[in-house]
Amino acid sequence: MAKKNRFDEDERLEEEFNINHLKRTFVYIGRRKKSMIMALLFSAVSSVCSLIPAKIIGYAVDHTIPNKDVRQLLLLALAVVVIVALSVTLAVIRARIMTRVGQDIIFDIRTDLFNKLQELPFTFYDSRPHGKILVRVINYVNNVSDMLSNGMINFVLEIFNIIFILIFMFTTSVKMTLIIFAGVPVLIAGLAMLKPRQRRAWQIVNNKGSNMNAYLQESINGVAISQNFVRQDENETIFDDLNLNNYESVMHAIKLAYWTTNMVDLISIVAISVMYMAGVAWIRPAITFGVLLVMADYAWRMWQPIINIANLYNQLLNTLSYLERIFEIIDEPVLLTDSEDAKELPPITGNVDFDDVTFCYDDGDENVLEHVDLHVKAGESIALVGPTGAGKSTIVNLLSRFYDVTGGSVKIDGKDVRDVTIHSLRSQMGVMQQDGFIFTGSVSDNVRYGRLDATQEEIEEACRTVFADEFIREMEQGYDTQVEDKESTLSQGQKQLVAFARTLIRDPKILILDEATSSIDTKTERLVQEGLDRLMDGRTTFVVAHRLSTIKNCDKILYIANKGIAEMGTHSELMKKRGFYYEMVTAQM
Ligand SMILES: Nc1ncnc2c1ncn2[C@@H]1O[C@H](COP(=O)(O)OP(=O)(O)OP(=O)(O)O)[C@@H](O)[C@H]1O
Repeated sequence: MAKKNRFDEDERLEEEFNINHLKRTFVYIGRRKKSMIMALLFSAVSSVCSLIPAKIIGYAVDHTIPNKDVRQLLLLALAVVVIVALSVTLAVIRARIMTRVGQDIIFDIRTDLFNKLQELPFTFYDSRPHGKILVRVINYVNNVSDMLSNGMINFVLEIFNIIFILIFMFTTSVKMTLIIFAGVPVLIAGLAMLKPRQRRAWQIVNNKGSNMNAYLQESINGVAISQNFVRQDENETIFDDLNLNNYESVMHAIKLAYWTTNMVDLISIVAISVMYMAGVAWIRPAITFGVLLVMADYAWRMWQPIINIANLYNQLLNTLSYLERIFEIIDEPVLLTDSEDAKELPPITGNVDFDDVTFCYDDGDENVLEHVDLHVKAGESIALVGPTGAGKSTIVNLLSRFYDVTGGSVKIDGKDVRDVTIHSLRSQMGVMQQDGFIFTGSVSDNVRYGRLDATQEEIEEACRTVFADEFIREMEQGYDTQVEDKESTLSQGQKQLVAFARTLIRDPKILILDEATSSIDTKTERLVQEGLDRLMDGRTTFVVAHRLSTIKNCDKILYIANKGIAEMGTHSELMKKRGFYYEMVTAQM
């Protein structure tokens, strides 16, 4: 079997800091270029506006107030109000634009992820808990959106802010600006030291959160079994452990994040204190009280963007660890694609040939099937029986080309399945899984899933054919009754009948059925059997069969064992032979 990841197992972490993940996000950001540029412009004007009042106040302290010029003071006060109002308005507009951009980015990434998930092979889903996939599509995408929208803008903006503030500072006092700036190299060195530890800490947070989510999902799916086996206490203990691991990893990452903020705070306070001391020492004639006031304001303002950049940097490290997981799915190879010269498979009659087929799963070291030869005529029904793990599902999966054979070939109407497009191949087949999955929607919607342009009459006709019509009509809202897979409006047998109708409406020439093993009441069992007979009528059918009634009625029975077809024949032929099949049937009886 494929190497599985479990809920209590951390996923592999990327060793290197991979800046390419960030570069790739520019595809998403690039689609919103106009909005981003507009937001950036508004932000830039808004922050320049926010710097001007300090200059005006400094001027008023040094000139207007000593001159007792009340008119000028009022005008300056009015100018401050107008500038602040402008700055706030622009900031609000920018926030609105960026909320939209953030949501657009989430939308795009989620669409790409979902489309990819639709194409990925079964092996991808087999190899990890589904909760770990969900957490990427839901939580991780949410978490990266803010950094990719607001974060990016703020990053550029804070750099502009620092430049603007520096210009204002240098034009006010060069000496004091240099004092303030002396702390910056110390800060950069500190950040460089903390970076690897922070990155690893956020990666671990994601892993622990993902493990917890995977277990949560498994517990919800298996809640009936847990309660039946009275496993609540054990489950709580497992969840407590996962929850605690998650809690501790978050606390560790936050502690490291605080180190960054505390370091910036400390350096800024020291630098500003030194500036005050120097300012007081130099006051008059070198520095006026107004200049000291203005410089103090700018010094606080200069450190604020630096603190913001430090926080953004924390967020960026966190975002990169999410992106790593998101792009891992987007880059996951789709194992089976159309060959370059694949042709459309013309409408088939349903002849199937397995010629000397050998097969081994990618990661397996042993062949599951060896030299299998099987020739089925259109309209024949084939029952696949045999011990668990013998390769029955593998045979039908090769037919729908969910995997490619390692040796030999699988042909439909004489055409190798590898030479035709996957769409034209699978759209002429009907595959029914064990439990007859029910999608959320009405009963009609569930049948229409088989062919989207089916009319209501066709839907009802299909249901009549497979004996589903009667119980559907007995429901309060008949065909409009809302159903979903997990709820109990439909019994197991009824779900199967609806699934039969869904398959019938598609009218496939080849039918693949994985028969349910779960027991159903005798009346429904009879209905299911009759429905199945109708469904199979005139189609080539492969059924991984468990019910003797289904097996007996098939034209050929294949007993799969020892990497191939150990026995083949009709029920009576195989019973006479007294081999594997005979033993299986007598054991069942
Ligand atoms: N995706 C996979 N990757 C690796 N090995 C697999 C995979 N799927 C099945 N196998 C292995 O291939 C062998 C055949 O499996 P298969 O599911 O075809 O058996 P089966 O006869 O249908 O069993 P069952 O009756 O239990 O459904 C088993 O040993 C199984 O462990």
